[in-house]
Amino acid sequence: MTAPATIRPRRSVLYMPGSNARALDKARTLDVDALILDLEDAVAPDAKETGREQIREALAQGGYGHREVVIRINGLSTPWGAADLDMAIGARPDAILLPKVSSPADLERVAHKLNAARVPGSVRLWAMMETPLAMLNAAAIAAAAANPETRLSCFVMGTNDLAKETRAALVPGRAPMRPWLMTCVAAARAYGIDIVDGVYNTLDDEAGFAAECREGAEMGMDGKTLIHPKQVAPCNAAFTPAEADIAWARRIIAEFEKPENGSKGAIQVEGRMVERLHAEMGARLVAIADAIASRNA
Ligand SMILES: CC(C)(COP(=O)(O)OP(=O)(O)OC[C@H]1O[C@@H](n2cnc3c(N)ncnc32)[C@H](O)[C@@H]1OP(=O)(O)O)[C@@H](O)C(=O)NCCC(=O)NCCSC(=O)C[C@H](O)C(=O)O
Ligand SMILES: [Mg+2]
Repeated sequence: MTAPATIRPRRSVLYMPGSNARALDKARTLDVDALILDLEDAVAPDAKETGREQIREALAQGGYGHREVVIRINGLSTPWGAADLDMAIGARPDAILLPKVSSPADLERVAHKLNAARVPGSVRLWAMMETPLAMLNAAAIAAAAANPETRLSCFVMGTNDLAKETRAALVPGRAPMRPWLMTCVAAARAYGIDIVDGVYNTLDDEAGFAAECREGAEMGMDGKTLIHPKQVAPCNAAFTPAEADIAWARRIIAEFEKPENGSKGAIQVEGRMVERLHAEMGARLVAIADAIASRNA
């Protein structure tokens, strides 16, 4: 059973304000899969320039190792967006995260600038999904990934802005938001991009945070965005495949590789019906587990 070509774990994706030099430094030691160095909502207007310079310096200095480094710029219609994008183009992060994307055109504008500046294709675009229009246009936005020129590789749910703009409540279980969350998961999967869940604001509610991590994993999210180092370990745990699931996946794959099952579409394993689609799901799970293990080695 062939595993998907490239898999990058994106279980834990930690935001930090670009204006917080201590956090930018501390990030080099944290067990996260990705970092979002923020210039948007976490940075006050009079700190935008400092934040931009600190992020530029942090990337020049490097030291982030296996961690994927993403810069969240301000929208291009704001007074800071153009300078943020210029800095990000020079800094060459792994990805640039565009806030408040509402249509494919928002992404295309940024992609056009990256392409005109001959930024290597390895610098990807991520899209914040956090406006009412983004929810209505989720499929069209994800479809931008079908054109490699747009570089789109990940959706990031912005549940705080979504709550503000729609007036839907952010409540335990997120019933009001589930249709949008699942619409975005479906859109992301339809066009082969990743998707990470929104943040959990209550820092001292460990049980609530763990429940929301589980919820995101069950919804099919690849990971969750975080706001504090103490959220990293429980988040990694929730999005790391369980040993029993890995063993079961390997078992199914091995059964279908047996010559006697070569022409079968469905077989029985330990009293359960399994089809080749389960072996394909298993191959992805094993690939993710292997990618995490090799990251930790
Ligand atoms: C929420 C915070 C402001 C709390 O900060 P603080 O009071 O300093 O926390 P602690 O004293 O507990 O910090 C302990 C140490 O950890 C470091 N730290 C804290 N937060 C981070 C972080 N995010 N990344 C890296 N390091 C961090 C502190 O520097 C301390 O270090 P040390 O000195 O060694 O002890 C703060 O956590 C924070 O600013 N969090 C991020 C906020 C943020 O980025 N918000 C924007 C994203 S949320 C959003 O907008 C999503 C979306 O757009 C939407 O609409 O939903
Ligand atoms: Mg937001």
